[in-house]
Amino acid sequence: MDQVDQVCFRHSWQYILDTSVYPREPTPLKELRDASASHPKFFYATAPDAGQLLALLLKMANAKQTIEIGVFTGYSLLLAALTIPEDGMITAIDIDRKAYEMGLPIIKKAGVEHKINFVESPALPVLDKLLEDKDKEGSFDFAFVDADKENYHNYHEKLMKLIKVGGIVVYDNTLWGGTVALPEKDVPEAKRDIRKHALEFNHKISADPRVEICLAPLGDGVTICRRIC
Ligand SMILES: C[S@@+](CC[C@H](N)C(=O)[O-])C[C@H]1O[C@@H](n2cnc3c(N)ncnc32)[C@H](O)[C@@H]1O
Ligand SMILES: O=c1cc(-c2ccc(O)cc2)oc2c(O)c(O)ccc12
Repeated sequence: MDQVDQVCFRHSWQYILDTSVYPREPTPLKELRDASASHPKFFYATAPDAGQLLALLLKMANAKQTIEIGVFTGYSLLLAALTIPEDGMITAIDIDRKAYEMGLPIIKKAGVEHKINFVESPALPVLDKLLEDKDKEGSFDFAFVDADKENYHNYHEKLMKLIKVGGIVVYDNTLWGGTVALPEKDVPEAKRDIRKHALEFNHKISADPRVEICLAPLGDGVTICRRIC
């Protein structure tokens, strides 16, 4: 991309935020975004444009039973809780309860805490536990994965059993800052390891006949999968 392309890209992204995303962002989500800005890892929060897509997908899928892997302070969790119906439930998994508790007062104020089952744990054993219950197989409508990138392929295998046929799984950060499209030599050392995992995951998902996919260039790259068999 030359400099003119880069400027156009940045302006287009700002245009999308200013015209389509921020004016429609629910007040509690804006509050949560502002409250998370003081966290040392504030950059973990799901990008608001990617969040808007998530909300649309949740609505289009009529999602009621959902899974969230990687909660942090709860931006994507709160948006899911605001979007699903009153009798919906989100199984939300994270190893970091402290970050979740930072956003919890805003989740409570928004009146949606009753739709959240927060589980403080690494995600894989929680998914394995869910799979021990045969009734849970194919019982979830939607999942959002935004945690340890090294395990996306493992999450995918479990989620292919937990999500119903026709259900949606969304993976965040599949462009990993655009580094997946660069030769390794041009990627900063600190980004190379996760880039390798992202490349392997993207390759695997692209060849997976169980899903229809779309890698949307929103936020840090969002891969949408629809389970078809
Ligand atoms: C990028 S943040 C999630 C951002 C969140 N979706 C949001 O909108 O703010 C990634 C989260 O994954 C969590 N995490 C990392 N490894 C994990 C694991 N093995 N199991 C569950 N959560 C994990 C981290 O504690 C962190 O809160
Ligand atoms: O900077 C990050 C780092 C992560 C990350 C990497 C590896 C792990 O085992 C867990 C988390 O995730 C991020 C992320 O999801 C994001 O949206 C922005 C930045 C980072």
